[in-house]
Amino acid sequence: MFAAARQTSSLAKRAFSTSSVNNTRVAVLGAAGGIGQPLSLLLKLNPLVSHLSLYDIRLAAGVAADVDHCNTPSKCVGYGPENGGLEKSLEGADVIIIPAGMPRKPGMTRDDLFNANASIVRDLAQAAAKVAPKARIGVIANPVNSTVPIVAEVFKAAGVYDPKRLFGVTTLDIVRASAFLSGIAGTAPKDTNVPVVGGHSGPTIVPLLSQLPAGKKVVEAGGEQLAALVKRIQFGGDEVVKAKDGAGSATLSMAYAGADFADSLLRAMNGEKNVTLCTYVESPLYADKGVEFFSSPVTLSSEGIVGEIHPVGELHPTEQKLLDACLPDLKKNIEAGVMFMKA
Ligand SMILES: NC(=O)C1=CN([C@@H]2O[C@H](COP(=O)(O)OP(=O)(O)OC[C@H]3O[C@@H](n4cnc5c(N)ncnc54)[C@H](O)[C@@H]3O)[C@@H](O)[C@H]2O)C=CC1
Ligand SMILES: O=C([O-])CC(=O)C(=O)O
Repeated sequence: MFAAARQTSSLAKRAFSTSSVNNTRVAVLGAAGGIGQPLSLLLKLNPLVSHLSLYDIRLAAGVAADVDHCNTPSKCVGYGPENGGLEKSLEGADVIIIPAGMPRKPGMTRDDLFNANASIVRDLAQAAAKVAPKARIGVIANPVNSTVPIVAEVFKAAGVYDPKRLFGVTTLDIVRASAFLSGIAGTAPKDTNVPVVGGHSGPTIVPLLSQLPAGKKVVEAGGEQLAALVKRIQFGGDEVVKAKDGAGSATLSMAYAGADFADSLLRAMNGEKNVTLCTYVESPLYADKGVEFFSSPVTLSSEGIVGEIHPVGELHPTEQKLLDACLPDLKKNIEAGVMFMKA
């Protein structure tokens, strides 16, 4: 029904360009980290970016000096925390991407990152609300299910909240679902677009495999192959955490996914119509069940903000079960974020 993961292929399809550039400023907060560095590089290569501001509490100047030597038209500048660097990095920002925060170690859940990351995201959001209240914000920092509501509460407290401008970046789930299903089905990843709805942690990640022909076959066959595929999509993050063996979580695939997410916003801002992606936004879909934020296919408006939030569409009974299991967990995660700000 939806080309929900079309964004995962647009970046891959398009050769990086050294021409055409718009007047669009992007800020990356946490730019010197495992995600931040390759994400900044990919954004430097995006012809829809004209200025890239890299902020981190360490090493941002070096990363920016390095990235800025790529001979693409955009300018890249780094900022540290000294001399009001955070606020300077946000001046005039049209898009702010936030990968700042601790990654998991083996044995941890994303929720175990809450104590470390909630205050980091809150403080960055406070600066954004002050300096660039109209920017579109993409939150990568985990636990996304809770950090996005934290940003919303910060913006509400500052009196500048516009739910259409706040996004949780769940693109890696769509990227993984596409990679894993196409690996089984023998289809081209770029044509294997699996909508993934809900949130971004374990059981809150709900892949809707039945909504495309390759996935429908796997769903209808059922059995171990389906169970293993769903589990791999839901726990793909754990697979990387385990393989990295204490050295962090997904960074390179996340940078790819984050760059693709940003590209969707930038393409919509640049006039492309019907840019649709799965992303975690304030949503009416399950608000009656107390779930105020939910990822489903969202069509962006010409401003690159939330236009239309689409419902999840037709579900196979196995997917309905996954969705039923997702909602109570998601509600708790959202409440944790809101409570943190109220406390
Ligand atoms: N949404 C998603 O799908 C995914 C989210 N993540 C999350 O992204 C976050 C970052 O992961 P990595 O880049 O691997 O971690 P990392 O530790 O390599 O990098 C984090 C960066 O944030 C910086 N930082 C810390 N506090 C800061 C502050 N107050 N202001 C600015 N920068 C600050 C650090 O200096 C560091 O450079 C983690 O929370 C991780 O769980 C990771 C993968 C996928
Ligand atoms: O698993 C983690 O902690 C990082 C993450 O969110 C992912 O890879 O999906």
